[in-house]
Amino acid sequence: MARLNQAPRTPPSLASRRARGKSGFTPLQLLGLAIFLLLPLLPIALWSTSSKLNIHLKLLQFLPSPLLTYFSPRTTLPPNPAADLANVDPEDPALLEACRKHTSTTEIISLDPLLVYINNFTSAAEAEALIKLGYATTLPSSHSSSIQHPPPFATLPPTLFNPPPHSSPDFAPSFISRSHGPNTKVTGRTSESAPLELDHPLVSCILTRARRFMGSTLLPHEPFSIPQLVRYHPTQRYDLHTDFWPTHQIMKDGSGRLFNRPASFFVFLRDNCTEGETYFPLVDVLDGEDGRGGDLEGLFGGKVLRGGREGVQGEEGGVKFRPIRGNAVFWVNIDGEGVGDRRVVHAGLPVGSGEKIGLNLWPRKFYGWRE
Ligand SMILES: O=C(O)CCC(=O)C(=O)O
Ligand SMILES: [Fe+2]
Repeated sequence: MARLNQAPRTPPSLASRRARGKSGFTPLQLLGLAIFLLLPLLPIALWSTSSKLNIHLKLLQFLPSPLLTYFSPRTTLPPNPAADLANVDPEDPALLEACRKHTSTTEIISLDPLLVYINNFTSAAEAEALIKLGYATTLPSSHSSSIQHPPPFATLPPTLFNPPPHSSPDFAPSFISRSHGPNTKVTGRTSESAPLELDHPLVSCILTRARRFMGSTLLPHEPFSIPQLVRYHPTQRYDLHTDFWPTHQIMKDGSGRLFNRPASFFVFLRDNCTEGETYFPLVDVLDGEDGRGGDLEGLFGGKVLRGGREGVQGEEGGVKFRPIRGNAVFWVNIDGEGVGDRRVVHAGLPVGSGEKIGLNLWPRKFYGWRE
């Protein structure tokens, strides 16, 4: 009887044996196995897609900090950003109109010394338009005697990405302005620079933006010096320096007035590079009593990193800022007594691959007259 109640054992049909094939798995089982094996690769695939869209910056803040190390930002080159904005025209009235209405947001990095991160200081279109101006501008002769900037002349070295077709070779090896004597080319600065015309409507719109940011700390009669584009190719860098002079400079107009750079804006205009961060070794953020416990990268969405790269000599502590197009770092160089703050010493770290282009905006303040 018991036997009668048991389901009869039927041999697997020919069809099901065929479906299992030689491996003994059905196609559905094989598919499941493949998904199971490929599952660990999914986050990587998602990550690389999101990094192209910069979504990962937003996602970063939700990651626990131990995981952040596995998602070190920007290890591969994004596509050449000039390509999508190749036709941007610095003279376009619509660009200038948008420039006047532009808004940015800010995040304080450090109160003392004051360092502020500015998101979207320029739009992507403005960034590319300013670069175009750097390639195309020839300094008016009245500016060429300025001690801050050499006149544009050098021939462009071979680049990874071709400059815009209409460009002229206006990037010259970067110089360092000295308190006394002529500008000098030094080995610690291997980037190339190009001045921008102060009177160009786009440049003047960007300077108005910077002036508004400075509010009451820059008086209406205190000007900006000639904005300076700075371009880096692989290995190029700018070693530790301050942007202010240790002694105030004498105006060349015969007035005997003294001036210096009370603050700096460094704006990232092109970011298709690896490394090349702007590094402040003496600015420690979230580094209180209990050591370096704060989740800096998470807090700033991967835009601000801790200094210190394994195996890189001379890079310990502090903060560094990843090149991100349109974003800027603002800091105060000189206190209310006219004394320079050595804590804002900084460097443009060597670019790994690709191209980084930044913009220096330096307000100029007057500090009395020569004795
Ligand atoms: O390239 C950078 O990140 C910083 C450049 C800089 O500090 C400068 O040009 O004075
Ligand atoms: Fe600097």
